[in-house]
Amino acid sequence: MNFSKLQPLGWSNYFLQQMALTDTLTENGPQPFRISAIYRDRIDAIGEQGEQKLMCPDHFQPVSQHLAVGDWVLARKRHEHLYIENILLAKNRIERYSGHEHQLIAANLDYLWIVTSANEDFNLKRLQRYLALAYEFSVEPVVILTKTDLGDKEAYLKQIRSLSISEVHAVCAHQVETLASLSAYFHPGNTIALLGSSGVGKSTLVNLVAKGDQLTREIRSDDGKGKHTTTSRQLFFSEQQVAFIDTPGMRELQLPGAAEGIKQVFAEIDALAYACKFSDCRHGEEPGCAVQAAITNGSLSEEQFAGYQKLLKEDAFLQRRDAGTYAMKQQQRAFAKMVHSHKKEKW
Ligand SMILES: Nc1nc2c(ncn2[C@@H]2O[C@H](COP(=O)(O)OP(=O)(O)OP(=O)(O)O)[C@@H](O)[C@H]2O)c(=O)[nH]1
Ligand SMILES: [Zn+2]
Repeated sequence: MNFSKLQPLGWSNYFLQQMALTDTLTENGPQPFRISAIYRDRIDAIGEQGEQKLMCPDHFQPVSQHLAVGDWVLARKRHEHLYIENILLAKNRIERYSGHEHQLIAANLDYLWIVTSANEDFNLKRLQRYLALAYEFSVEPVVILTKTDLGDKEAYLKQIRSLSISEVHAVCAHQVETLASLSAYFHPGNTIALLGSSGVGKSTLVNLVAKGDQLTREIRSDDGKGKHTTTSRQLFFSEQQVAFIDTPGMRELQLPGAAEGIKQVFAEIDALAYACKFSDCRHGEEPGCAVQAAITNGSLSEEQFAGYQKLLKEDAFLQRRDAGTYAMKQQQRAFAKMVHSHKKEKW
């Protein structure tokens, strides 16, 4: 195996350490692949030899709950087909709650580009949800305001800056110079996933900044472009050796148990709560509530507080509803967070 060939695909020591030493030394052992697309009846991945189709055994079904685009797997050849044997523990994975199940969106990310447009589709509350998702799953969020030719850019930026986020960019597809600052994220081996509502301009953006290779176009034409089968999310590598994951637009995002992430989005309220008289203060009628005091003196808006409570309430409801799987997920996330603190250790 020539592992250095895998580095531009996002491979690192973190994954190598998960392989048995014997497997790393033989030619017949399982080989690492990065999942690039998941369809109902097919899984595509990229490995040392380029693109391959992988077969997924029954114990990893349904695929959408076991495997995410961006995951690293080990697969072994048997009777002409490559079978997935192991899914390597991801550095991070983002998921959402959809209908009645947790659905994996993408794995092993360095940045989450949260894309939102400067027109009537703009929605600060939705943005807060996306941010909570990024924080919850330990992925660095970057907010990108698109279509600045269509609206009052400064007014939207002002709203975005009210959130606890430092990485914000405003771009327009018709003015390429506005895209230049995004190249700061293009380190070889990095992975960037784009998330945002349908039509905000994710695909347009990716096509402009990532000098895409042939692979992308093939994958896109394959699923009839745009009208995605719901389980598919595609990863491709740009000329800059950056992996991009363009997710299909979502009408709404339901958070999959993300209380920690929500608290980070509303860091201001969370900080105030430390000053409440009671440590379990619910910030209602209790005496000595610092949050209510801040609302009274005007330093915290009632609307902001209501948004915070609404998200936490929804989150608690979902947690109660699937208490069992939730506990397991929390363990996995705690582990991913620990890993995250060592994340910058690449090769
Ligand atoms: N005016 C203007 N239109 C834009 C800009 N960027 C993208 N668009 C248009 O917005 C529409 C939607 O863009 P897409 O890139 O397909 O949006 P998307 O987010 O990938 O949509 P989904 O694939 O449905 O998730 C297209 O008609 C684009 O031409 C921009 O900066 N300004
Ligand atoms: Zn309080």
